[in-house]
Amino acid sequence: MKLNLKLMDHSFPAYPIDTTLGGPLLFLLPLRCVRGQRKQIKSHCVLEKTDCYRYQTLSGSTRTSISHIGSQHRSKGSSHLENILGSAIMSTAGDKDDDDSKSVVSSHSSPSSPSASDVPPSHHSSDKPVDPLLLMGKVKAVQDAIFNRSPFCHGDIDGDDLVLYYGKGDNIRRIDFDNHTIAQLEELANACSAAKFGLNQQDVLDETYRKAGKMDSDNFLISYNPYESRIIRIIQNELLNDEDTDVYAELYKLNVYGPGSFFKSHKDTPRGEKMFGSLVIILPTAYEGGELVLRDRGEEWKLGASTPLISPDSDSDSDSNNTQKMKYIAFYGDVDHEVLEVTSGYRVTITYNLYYYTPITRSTTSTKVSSVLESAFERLLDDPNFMPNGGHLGFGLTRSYPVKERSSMKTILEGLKGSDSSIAFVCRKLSLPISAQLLYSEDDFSSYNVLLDSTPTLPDQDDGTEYDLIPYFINDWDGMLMEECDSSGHVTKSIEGYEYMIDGLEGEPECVQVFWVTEKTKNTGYETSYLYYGNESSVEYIYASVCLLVEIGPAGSRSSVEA
Ligand SMILES: O=C(O)CCC(=O)C(=O)O
Ligand SMILES: [Fe+2]
Repeated sequence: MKLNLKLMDHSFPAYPIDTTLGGPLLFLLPLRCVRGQRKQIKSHCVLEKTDCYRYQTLSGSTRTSISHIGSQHRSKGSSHLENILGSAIMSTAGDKDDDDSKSVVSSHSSPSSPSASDVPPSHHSSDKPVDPLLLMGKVKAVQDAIFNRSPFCHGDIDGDDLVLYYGKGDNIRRIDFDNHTIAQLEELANACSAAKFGLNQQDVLDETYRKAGKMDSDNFLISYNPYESRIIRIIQNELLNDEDTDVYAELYKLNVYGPGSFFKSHKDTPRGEKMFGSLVIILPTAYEGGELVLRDRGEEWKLGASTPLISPDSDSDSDSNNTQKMKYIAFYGDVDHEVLEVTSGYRVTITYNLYYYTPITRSTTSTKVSSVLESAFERLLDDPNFMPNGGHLGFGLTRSYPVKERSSMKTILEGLKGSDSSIAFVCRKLSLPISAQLLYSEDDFSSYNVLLDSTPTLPDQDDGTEYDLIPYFINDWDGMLMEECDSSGHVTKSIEGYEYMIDGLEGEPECVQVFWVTEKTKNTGYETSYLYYGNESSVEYIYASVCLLVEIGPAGSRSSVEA
C-alpha cells in the first residue's frame, strides 16, 4: 500500500490499524486537495483484511476516514433510485455493513442519538445549573413511548363453513375446510404453480429461497371475506391504532406449503405509496413446522403454529375431523418475515395487500395516540434547558415507506404508520411544523448529511463516473445541509468549512440544526450494497428510510414558529 498522507492538511491519528486480518480495506479521503485523485487513491489502498476498522480524525469538519467496505461484492442497482436508497431498503448485506461500521474505533461514534455522550454542558446561558440526567431522562421517555408499538397483530378467527373453489373451465374443485382430506390439499398443491419471488427487481424461481405453491387470485374463490369478519377493524385498531383510517385489503394470492416447503426472509414488495402492510390468513388445516417468523428492530416473533391433526400412524388419506383454527397475522410491509419449513401436512394461506383507502382519511382528531408519548413530549418541550433557543427535532422514523423516483415526502406524511403517525399527531396537536425528509449521508467519504424533501433521480452513471452527490442534491434538489446538536442546543457535528470541502456548489446551501431524538435513519450512496428480497419483483416502488423534522421555537414559546 502506498498512500501519500501529506496530501492531508492534518496528521494521521494514532489509532493502530491491524494489518494481520484479511479482506479489503478502502481508504476514502474527502479532502478537497485529493478530490481529483479519489479513484487513484481507492485503487491503491485495497488491502488484505477481514475485519472492519474505521479510522478517522475530526478537526472541525475536516475528516479522514479509512473504512472497511465489507467482503461482499457491492453490486450496483439497476435504477438510480435503488442506488441511493439501497441501504434504506431491507438489505441484509446493507445492515451488516452498517453494523460493521459501528463496531469500529469508538471515536467514530456519532453524537446523533442521545446517549451517555449527549450530556448538555453543566451551565446553561442563564448560568443555572442544568441536570443532564434529568434532561436525558425526558428524552428517553419520548424514545420509550415511540418504540413500544408492535409492528403486527394476530389472532384466531372463525373458520367455520369455509369453502374454497379453484380451477378453470369444467375442472372446478371444491374444498370444504370443515371436512377436508389430505388428498384434497395435495390436489390443491398440485394445481398451484411454483412460487417465485422478487430479487433485485426480477422474478426469480429459486427453490433454495422459496419453495411453495401459489395460485393467483383469479384462479380461486374463497368464502372468507375480510370485510365481513372483524379483521379490518382489528387492523385499524391494533396495527394502525386509528379506527377512522379506511383500509382496503386487496386479495393477492393463495399459497400452499406442503412438506419441505418454506419461504425465506423477505419484505413484501411495496406496490404503491398507500400500501402499508400485508395480511396473511392461515386456513384451518393441520401441519407441523411452517411458523411465520417476523423480525423487526432486533426482535423476533414466531406465529401461526398449527398442531398435527393426524397421528403419524393413521391413514393419511382419512377424512379429517377438523379442529384447527383459522388464524390471521397482519404486519407492516417493511417487517422482515419468513415461513419456516413445513415438516408435515399442508399449510394453506391467503395473502392480502393492505392499503390506506384513497383518499387517506387520517386526521389529527381521529388518530388515537398514546397519551404517554404526548405527555413525554410536552415534558421535554417544557424544560427550559432543552434546546433553549429552539431549532429542529429529528426523528428517524421506525418504519420504512414505499417511494419511487421523484416521490414527494409530503405524501409520506399522510400515510405514516404506527408510532411514526403518533409523533406527527402530537406535533400537529402542539402546532409544531413537521416535514418528512430523506437523509442522504456519505459517511464513508465525508461527514456531510443532506436532507431532501423528495426522492431524487441520480445522474447517469453509465460511463462509470462517480458524481459528487452532495453538491448535486444541494444544487438540483434543494437539499439542505444538516448540523447535529445535543439536547442543550450546542452543535456537536458542524458543517464548518463546507465551502472548502464541497466542490461545485451554486450558492450558499441552507443548513438546519437538528437534535436527533431517535437515531437518524439515513440513505447512503453509490456503493451501497443492493440485494433486496421481496415477494414479487417490483419496478417502481422501494422502501426508503425517512426522517421527520419538527421545528420548535425557543423555550417558553415552542410553537411560536409559524406552522
Ligand atoms: O404464506 C405466508 O404465511 C406468507 C407468505 C408471504 O410472506 C408472501 O407471500 O409474501
Ligand atoms: Fe411476504
